[in-house]
Amino acid sequence: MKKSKLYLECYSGISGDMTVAALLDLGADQKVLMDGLKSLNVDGYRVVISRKTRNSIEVCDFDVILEGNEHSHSHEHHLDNNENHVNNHEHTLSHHHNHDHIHEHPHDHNHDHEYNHEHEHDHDHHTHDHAHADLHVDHATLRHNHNTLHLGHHEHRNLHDINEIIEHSSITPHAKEIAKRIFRIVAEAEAKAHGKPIEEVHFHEVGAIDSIVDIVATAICLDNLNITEVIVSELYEGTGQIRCQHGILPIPVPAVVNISSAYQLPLHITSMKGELITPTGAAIVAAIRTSNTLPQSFKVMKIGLGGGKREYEVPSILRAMLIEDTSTMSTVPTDTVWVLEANIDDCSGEALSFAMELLLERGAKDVYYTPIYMKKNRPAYLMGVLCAEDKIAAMEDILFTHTTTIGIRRTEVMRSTLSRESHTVSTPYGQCTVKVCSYNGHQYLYPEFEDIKSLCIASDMDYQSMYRMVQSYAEQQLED
Ligand SMILES: O=C([S-])c1cc(C(=O)S)c[n+]([C@@H]2O[C@H](COP(=O)(O)O)[C@@H](O)[C@H]2O)c1
Ligand code: NI
Repeated sequence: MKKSKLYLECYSGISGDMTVAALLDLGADQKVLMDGLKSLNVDGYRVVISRKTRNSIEVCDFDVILEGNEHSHSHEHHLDNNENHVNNHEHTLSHHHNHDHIHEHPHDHNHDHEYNHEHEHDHDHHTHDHAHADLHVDHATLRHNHNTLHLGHHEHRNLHDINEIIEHSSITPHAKEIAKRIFRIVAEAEAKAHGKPIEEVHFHEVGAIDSIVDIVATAICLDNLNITEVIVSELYEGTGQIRCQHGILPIPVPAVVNISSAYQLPLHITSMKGELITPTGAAIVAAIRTSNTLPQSFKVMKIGLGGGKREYEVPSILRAMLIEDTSTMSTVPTDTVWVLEANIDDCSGEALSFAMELLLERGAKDVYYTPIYMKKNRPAYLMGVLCAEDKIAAMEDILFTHTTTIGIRRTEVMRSTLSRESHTVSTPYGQCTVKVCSYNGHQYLYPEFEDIKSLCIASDMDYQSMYRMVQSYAEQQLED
């Protein structure tokens, strides 16, 4: 199956259900999804996939409806009067859909809907608990908050239990791996927020069902669409506060900030009041993102729109696109690499040389010094380090520890790389490693400097002659 490149445009934030809906809209197989979810052997819920509108735009909607609670998890986001009002509109719209959950709703379908619900709970809607991935902190509060669920018991699942559920399902190994990665990221963020070891993060019954379904469904759909690269835009977030399990939390909520910090997700805070990024949404991005940067030009092959449950001034839509890179360099494979730079005017050549050695030893792709002329007429060096994203922290540690720099610029840049292979070529003077690169059907042969140097020393031949001689042996021996 063809590999797909996904672009997630998070200008209305991101949540678990928005992601699943967008991926379904892109064409993920609903039967594969439903069979996969069934194989988890988790009951107490049902899933409704429907078409809805957000600001008159038609979107796919993915709803997890908990048994005994014909409210979908959309209700779990109604945290202030504005949102209640807007979401009642959603109910009105949903009357158009026979299969929509609302038809099975036990309450009246009027604008007091939320309030009926609250009366049953016997507490003010502002104190209604809406957290999904609930860390079980206060049992009494939880029982009170979830007493409409009629689940009869309060099971608490930690990360290990959830991994077991995922492991014993029939979803593909790749989908299992994605789902477990997402769950781990949520659990780590919650553990950090609450100052607990990760094993002590308990997902409450309700939270576990919702989170398991959203997270596993995301993993199944990504795997089903054979998505191998994921580009994610900046994550737009609102401002203000939100009430959940823990009481009132600032937006972005602590779990989202923890994930953004641990995975360096680019946040863009807007003046919109409300929560646009949920911890599950942030964890999905952290787990699957392979780049922040779109190709210079691309074709949009397919579009998927996933609707969120909240409605603000901006439509709550996650737009997903399957794209094909059409940049001029697109015949050559591209990837991204990070450039770390510092202008240094007060460090000895010895220290700079030592830093370069350490950087290369610990994984820099390249290190270079460029003579520059800085402010106050100071001759100095621009120090540049090329490295992969996962090496940034180690590289910066060396720069701060072993040079005098007090600031490092970092940029992610695109790179075109020719395919390359190393071969050993035999010559009358000994063996030599030759790098073979291909471009546009031509092969280019580059003997390795260190080998040429050793052969020159051993044979007393000059460098240029030895280089050309090895190239000519390589041409004969490596003809394809
Ligand atoms: O239940 C817990 S522990 C919880 C923690 C946090 C923290 O940031 S800590 C936030 N929330 C809120 O719960 C809902 C649901 O999020 P999902 O990712 O499960 O969809 C959301 O509003 C969070 O801000 C809950
Ligand atoms: Ni929490």
